[in-house]
Amino acid sequence: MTIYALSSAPGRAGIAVIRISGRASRKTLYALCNGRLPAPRVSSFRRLRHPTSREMLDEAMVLWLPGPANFTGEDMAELYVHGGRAVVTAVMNALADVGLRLAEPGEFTRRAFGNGKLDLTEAEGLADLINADTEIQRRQALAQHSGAMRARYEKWRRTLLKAMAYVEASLDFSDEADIADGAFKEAVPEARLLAAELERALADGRRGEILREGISVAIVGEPNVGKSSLLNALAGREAAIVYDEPGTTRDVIEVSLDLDGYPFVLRDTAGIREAASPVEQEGVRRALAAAEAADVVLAMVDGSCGDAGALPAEGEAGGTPSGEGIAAAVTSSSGVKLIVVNKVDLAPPPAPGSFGPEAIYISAKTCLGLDALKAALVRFASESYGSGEAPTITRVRHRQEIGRARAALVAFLDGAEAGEAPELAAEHLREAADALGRLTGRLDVEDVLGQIFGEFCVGK
Ligand SMILES: Nc1nc2c(c(=O)[nH]1)N(C=O)[C@@H](CNc1ccc(C(=O)N[C@@H](CCC(=O)O)C(=O)O)cc1)CN2
Ligand SMILES: Nc1nc2c(ncn2[C@@H]2O[C@H](COP(=O)(O)OP(=O)(O)OP(=O)(O)O)[C@@H](O)[C@H]2O)c(=O)[nH]1
Ligand SMILES: [Mg+2]
Repeated sequence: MTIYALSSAPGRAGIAVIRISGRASRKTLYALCNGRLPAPRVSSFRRLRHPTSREMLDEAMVLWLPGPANFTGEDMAELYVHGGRAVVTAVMNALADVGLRLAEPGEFTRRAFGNGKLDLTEAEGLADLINADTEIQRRQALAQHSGAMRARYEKWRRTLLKAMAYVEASLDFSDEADIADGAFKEAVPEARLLAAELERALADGRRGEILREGISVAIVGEPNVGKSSLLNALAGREAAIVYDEPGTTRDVIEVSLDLDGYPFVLRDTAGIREAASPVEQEGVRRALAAAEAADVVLAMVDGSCGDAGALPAEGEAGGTPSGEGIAAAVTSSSGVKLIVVNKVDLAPPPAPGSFGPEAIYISAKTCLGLDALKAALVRFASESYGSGEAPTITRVRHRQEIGRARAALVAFLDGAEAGEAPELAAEHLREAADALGRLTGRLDVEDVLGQIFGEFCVGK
């Protein structure tokens, strides 16, 4: 069935792009253009008319993109119309009137996948490209969309197929023990190398997934130290309520930040203390959970009261109940910890080093030291997560399949050591190859398709 959709963002715009894909594209465009089908792949000006009522719909630029050398591989057309809501509605209604169907989310890309234009990792890269908010996310998504992972996973799969061929050969020559043994032995080092490579790929510190989702930064500390003020200063807007009374923030407040192309999700949290009210207690619970899940914990202290006791040194018992709470929040997180000393605009300035050598001194009020804090976050991001260009695992789905492939390889290697029958050995290798096949979509993956393509917006 021929489908259509608004491929540009919904709402009023200068120009809107309506895309058509399927067998009826040619006939539909021909009718809309009053019998003047444009030359292939050349942008042309046309008056669009309703195919049956002949009413004029708009003046437009149109593209005729015959398959298979286009995005979906089917015949396609694109209409660049004036981006008014009524214009878009009128043109889309005309398409429905001649029997075309509105596309489902991701349906164009799904058809492209079905026609072998891209594999699943490239389709996922395309979804990520559309969702990329920062430069690093763009680079990572584009690398994946351009086949960086496909190449890596297909190389692994070819290695596996080679190992499988050796095992098959040993089965074929089972009545000639020497040949059978020799062939089987060839498969073992291949499998061992590949297992090590998968292991390395899995031990990536989740950098691809973290860059895709945004680096999670939690601001924690005692009440009133200036956590919400810092969030607002970094966000450049009054996202959180700031008030000179401890216990102001209760909910976790999230702000997305782009620092030098790195995506951060900053979370302001309730001040940690033995809260009296149940609402504040829940806030403290959420603060602790945010800290635990964070990649970076900014442990904030008030530098103006000359009291470092709120952040007891590691291993040392906290001086106050809230100090213990903060120590627990900081140590429960597997993320990196940075001590942020706030309110340095208030006299007297703390003695240098009194909060540890790594502490960052800021004033959320005057913005003093914020550049140093941002620089520290960016340095941490680039050292820990790279620049998004090396092929990495970007989704749990990939991690699961690579994990399955590795487990099957380990089972093969263990079996080989224990003298397992070659028939069983072949089965382990097949399992590993199947996992990699699901990764790229070579294999029956009907169940994952809906999930992957459903993530897209309509029109993609
Ligand atoms: N107007 C417009 N802009 C667009 C797209 C589109 O569909 N329409 N894209 C879509 O999302 C992206 C570009 N992606 C494209 C991918 C493949 C082909 C294509 O024609 N492929 C052919 C020939 C390739 C070649 O010449 O090397 C092929 O695969 O056979 C075109 C666009 C971004 N910009
Ligand atoms: N002088 C000065 N005052 C600050 C600074 N940062 C925050 N404040 C003030 O400290 C008070 C508390 O600030 P908040 O940002 O609400 O503190 P918080 O840590 O979010 O407090 P809770 O939400 O209660 O945990 C407000 O009156 C702020 O104006 C600073 O750098 N210098
Ligand atoms: Mg607050």
